[in-house]
Amino acid sequence: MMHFDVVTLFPDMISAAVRYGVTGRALERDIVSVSMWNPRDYTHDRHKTVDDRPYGGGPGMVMKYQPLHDAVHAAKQSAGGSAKVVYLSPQGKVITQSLLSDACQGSQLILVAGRYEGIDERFVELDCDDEWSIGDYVISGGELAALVVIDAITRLLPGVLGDDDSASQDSHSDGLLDCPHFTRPERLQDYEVPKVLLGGNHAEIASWRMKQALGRTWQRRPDLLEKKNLSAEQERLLKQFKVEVN
Ligand SMILES: NC(=O)c1ccc(N[C@@H]2CC[C@@H](O)C2)nc1
Repeated sequence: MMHFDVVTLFPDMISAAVRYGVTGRALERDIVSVSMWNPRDYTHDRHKTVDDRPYGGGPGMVMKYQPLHDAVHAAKQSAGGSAKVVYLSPQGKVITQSLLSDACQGSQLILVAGRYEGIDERFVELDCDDEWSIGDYVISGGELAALVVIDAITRLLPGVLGDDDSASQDSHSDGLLDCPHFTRPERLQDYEVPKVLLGGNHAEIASWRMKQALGRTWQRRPDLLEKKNLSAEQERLLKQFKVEVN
């Protein structure tokens, strides 16, 4: 069982989003659990203050250390697991499929979603084990980033995806982009389903799919291809793809 704890000012945002699809089923089957911890519940002043003005001036507010620290402490107490605390921000390490599949090994992940201009740096330094980013762009809160992490990790856990849509054939799972997918009808306007997919030759279909994955990766994300050591067969297929497109 993988346990996700999300420290967030908007707990309903998290619970509402994880109820659907793959994550919803994983929750129902107790393969994962998700708990939310609201820093506002760990304030002690009348106004339940979670933010304050930044030292040095400038626009916006900064989230205070103490409510965040106490919320994380409560989350750690709850599951008693060896929790890893991750702060979601554009300053973090950009997540990849391999980083996420490594994260599956743990049993408890505490994801900290900030709001406003950010959080007191001392919380990042003192209380967080890691800082992750879902990409080089800014969003108004860490919640959507936390949801991306929860979804991407959950679907990698054993038993979550049925065999028919196993994660292993995914984009990025073998460092390549996905092949194209088709379903009925066979013909849409002048665009027909590739003939090879209509036959039943599974070896030929697998080969075609690998060729497409290699070709699309070469065309769209050559940087990913740089990192891959291709097998002789993959090299042959990519060469064939390049000939066919020229
Ligand atoms: N790219 C990302 O993963 C990302 C994460 C969080 C974020 N915004 C929050 C709001 C305030 C601060 O906590 C950070 N933006 C982008």
